[in-house]
Amino acid sequence: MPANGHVLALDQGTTSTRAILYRTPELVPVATAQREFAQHFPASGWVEHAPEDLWESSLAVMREALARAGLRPADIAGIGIANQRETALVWDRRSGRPIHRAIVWQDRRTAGACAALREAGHAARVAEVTGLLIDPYFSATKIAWMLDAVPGAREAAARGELAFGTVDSFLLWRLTEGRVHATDATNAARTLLFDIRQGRWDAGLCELFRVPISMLPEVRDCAAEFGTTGVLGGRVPVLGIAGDQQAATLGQACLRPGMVKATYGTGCFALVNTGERLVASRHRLLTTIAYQLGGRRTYALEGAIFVAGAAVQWLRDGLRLIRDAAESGALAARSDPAARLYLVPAFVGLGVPHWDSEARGAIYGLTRASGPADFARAALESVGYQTCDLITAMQSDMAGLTEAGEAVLRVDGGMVASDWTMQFLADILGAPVDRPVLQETTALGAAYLAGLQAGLCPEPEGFARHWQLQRRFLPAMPAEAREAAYQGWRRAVRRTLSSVL
Ligand SMILES: Nc1ncnc2c1ncn2[C@@H]1O[C@H](COP(=O)(O)OP(=O)(O)O)[C@@H](O)[C@H]1O
Ligand SMILES: O=P(O)(O)OC[C@H](O)CO
Repeated sequence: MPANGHVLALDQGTTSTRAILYRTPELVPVATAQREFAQHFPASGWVEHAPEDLWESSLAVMREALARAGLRPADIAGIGIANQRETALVWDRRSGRPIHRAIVWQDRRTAGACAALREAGHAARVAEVTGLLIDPYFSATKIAWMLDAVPGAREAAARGELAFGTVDSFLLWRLTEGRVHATDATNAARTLLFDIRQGRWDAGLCELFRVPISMLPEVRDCAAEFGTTGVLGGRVPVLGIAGDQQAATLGQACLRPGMVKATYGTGCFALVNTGERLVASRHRLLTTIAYQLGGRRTYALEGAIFVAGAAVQWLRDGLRLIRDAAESGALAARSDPAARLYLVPAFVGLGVPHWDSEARGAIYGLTRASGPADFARAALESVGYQTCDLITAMQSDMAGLTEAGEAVLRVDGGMVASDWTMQFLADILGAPVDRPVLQETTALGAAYLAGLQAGLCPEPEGFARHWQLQRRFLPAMPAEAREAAYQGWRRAVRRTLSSVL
């Protein structure tokens, strides 16, 4: 192994920052460090992060992972960054000081601005160029909000004094010698300002969203030279960047068209690789860039479920039925098989394919006999049913576009530790669910990008062969029972949609 045969992955997520050191070429994890940081909620629907928390937690975990492994910067061939996407930062190019706290992807403060743009008839062109919907989720209206809210910011931006970046870009700027202002194509694709066909910023959209194009970073491949950092006590290059869900798609080796991964954390994000083809969804899934390597873009369709592991948190913290998330499966297993309780966890509305932000949660089928085990089962099953809605929408959009073959779902994220949930997922999908050995797929994807650029990891086809199955869950529910259960869910959802109230 060469002296510098390790790569360092930095996974800057919504609630915590993680660093994992890997030994190449097989990408064996050798040390991990993690820090949580504060969430700020200054008003209803507003979510912010302190930029210094993002920066300091990143530095701390990288240094800690290095120390734990007993390695020196000279042992590290490169750093790969994966990050919470869409979250927007604006900073002063001279002082490096952010003009405002980071506005997080979950933040809804620009809902009114988005509605006005939709009503003015811009949705079709925006979807055509960016693959996205006009929604506060994405960066553009957050940037404009900061420029309008911070005194003097618009003028400073017009003078070229301010820079915008998603979290990757902000960290890169802070990390690198010479202050590199760059991002990768997957992060650029989440701003509402990027033309995903041409692979460049769109001047017309910058004008529409009132974001000066001079503020935007240079867009590079996911595996590229992003500059060199000295913050670890020796010079180490940054060689990879991708949005976290895209990094997980790489980490799951979903590299052929039709391959799907779903990451189950607080919510769930599913991406299906669509190859070089841009697929426009008929079910309001997003069209986005899965990765860009060697100047070639691979696309994906993406859908989100807002409440996945959060339903388990609700069992624990809201209902106090369990003390630990890990108890949920055993409790659900004690539910009476004949009971049919449905929880529609629309705690913050419903995502794909309903996009109903006004809907709120509901429980159906309560009887005098309903108890904690039935609630636990309904919460875990709701994750399976919602995935089924999402995958059904994806399959309909993809019909005829990929070779017919066995549909398999690759899963990762904290919630896939639940065997009970994974078995129900396979049952209700009527398809195998594959759980890999390495479940930190986001960090793995970032590490792979750095290893690829350093020439230490194989090309994608070779990397895909390293993917290792830990357990396959096979569907065991009879088709009739599955159909009856799923139809019950659909009825429950129909009754929950806000238009019914
Ligand atoms: N054994 C388990 N059974 C069910 N849910 C679990 C289990 N372990 C963790 N979870 C759920 O997974 C989520 C944590 O996953 P993680 O990937 O760390 O999420 P995030 O990155 O969104 O913080 C929590 O919502 C938790 O309730
Ligand atoms: O940080 P996570 O894992 O919650 O992921 C957030 C997504 O990137 C938001 O689009």
